[in-house]
Amino acid sequence: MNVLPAHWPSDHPPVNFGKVGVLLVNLGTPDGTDYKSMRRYLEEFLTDKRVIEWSRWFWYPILYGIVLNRRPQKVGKAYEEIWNKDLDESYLRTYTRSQGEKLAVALKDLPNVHVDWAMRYGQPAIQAKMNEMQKAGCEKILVYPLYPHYAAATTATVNDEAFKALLKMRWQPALRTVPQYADDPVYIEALANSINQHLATLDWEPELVITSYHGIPKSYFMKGDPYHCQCHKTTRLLREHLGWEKEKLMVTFQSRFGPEEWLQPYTDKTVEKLAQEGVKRIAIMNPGFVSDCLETLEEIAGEAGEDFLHNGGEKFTHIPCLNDSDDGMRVIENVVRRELQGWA
Ligand SMILES: C=CC1=C(C)c2cc3[nH]c(cc4nc(cc5[nH]c(cc1n2)c(C)c5CCC(=O)O)C(CCC(=O)O)=C4C)c(C)c3C=C
Ligand SMILES: [Fe+2]
Ligand SMILES: [Fe+2]
Repeated sequence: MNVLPAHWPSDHPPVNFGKVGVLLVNLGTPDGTDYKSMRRYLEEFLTDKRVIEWSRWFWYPILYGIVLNRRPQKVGKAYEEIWNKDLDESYLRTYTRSQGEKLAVALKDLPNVHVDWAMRYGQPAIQAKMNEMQKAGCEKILVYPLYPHYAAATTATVNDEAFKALLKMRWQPALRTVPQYADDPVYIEALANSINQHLATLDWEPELVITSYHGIPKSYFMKGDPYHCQCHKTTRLLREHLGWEKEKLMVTFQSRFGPEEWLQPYTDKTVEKLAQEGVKRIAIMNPGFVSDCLETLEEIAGEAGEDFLHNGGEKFTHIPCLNDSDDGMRVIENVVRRELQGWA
């Protein structure tokens, strides 16, 4: 809509209005696996104060002197192993785009709602998408950080970036952000379905299933981050939904970075210990990741699986993330419809 009231001067620029935007935002991913693309991505990621909270005086010499010289090659090789060769991009981007497209179709009954997607690091950038939405007439925007559990290093940095985009706008849209949904019954049911459906494809049964969440430094938790408790809540509700014993569904934390202590128990150490103690068959799922990505495909489906088998385990399987499956889309649509109440 861009019809101007009769009393406005004829040379007033046309202004669109009357729409509601929904912006799905995931973490981000490099544009390619080469050194330059990897370095650009890691630099943007690792200079974010919400991610690395150390003083800049201490961190920048390490980052620019060591990390950004070595890590791009090492991590670039890991990305190569899990790259979506058909589309020449990472699966995180493929699934996030598909989630945006499928959500737009699912919300067709709300004609004023405009759906798009962005990344916190890399492209498409949050600020560019927010500008586009505002120009297209979105007077209200719902920002959806694609994380079921709140962490300052993920949810808050997306929200910061979205609010920053308003700084230069004359007519700012109203902004809502999606809160954590660790205990959402639709989410818990989708996770339970994904376990049951995946296990039904196997000719063996795991002795236990590990729910492995991305870790955060323990110091962030001690400063008040609610992430750890929300992860435990998801697993507890999932266990209750499945009717399983406590020992059959474990919580672990993966993807440590740097020398600090992170949330425990660590996924890699747990997998090795279980195998050494005689456990022969396990499955791992990643309830905190809305889409499969480096951390699930390479670190868990690849490395953790190999570690388990090398230490005496016999059967290993990785349960895929909800991605853009029907159940995954039901979770996203349900969250969006709830958070749009009174707006659309
Ligand atoms: C101190 C560093 C990091 C914190 C804290 C952290 C928290 C955190 N991250 C995710 C989700 C993802 N992280 C991913 C990759 C990744 N994470 C870090 C560091 C921290 N993450 C790095 C340096 C990287 C890049 C890879 C590497 O160099 O090891 C990804 C995958 C992105 C992809 O393209 O596939 C996701 C997703 C969460 C949920 C979280 C805290 C709760
Ligand atoms: Fe991470
Ligand atoms: Fe990792």
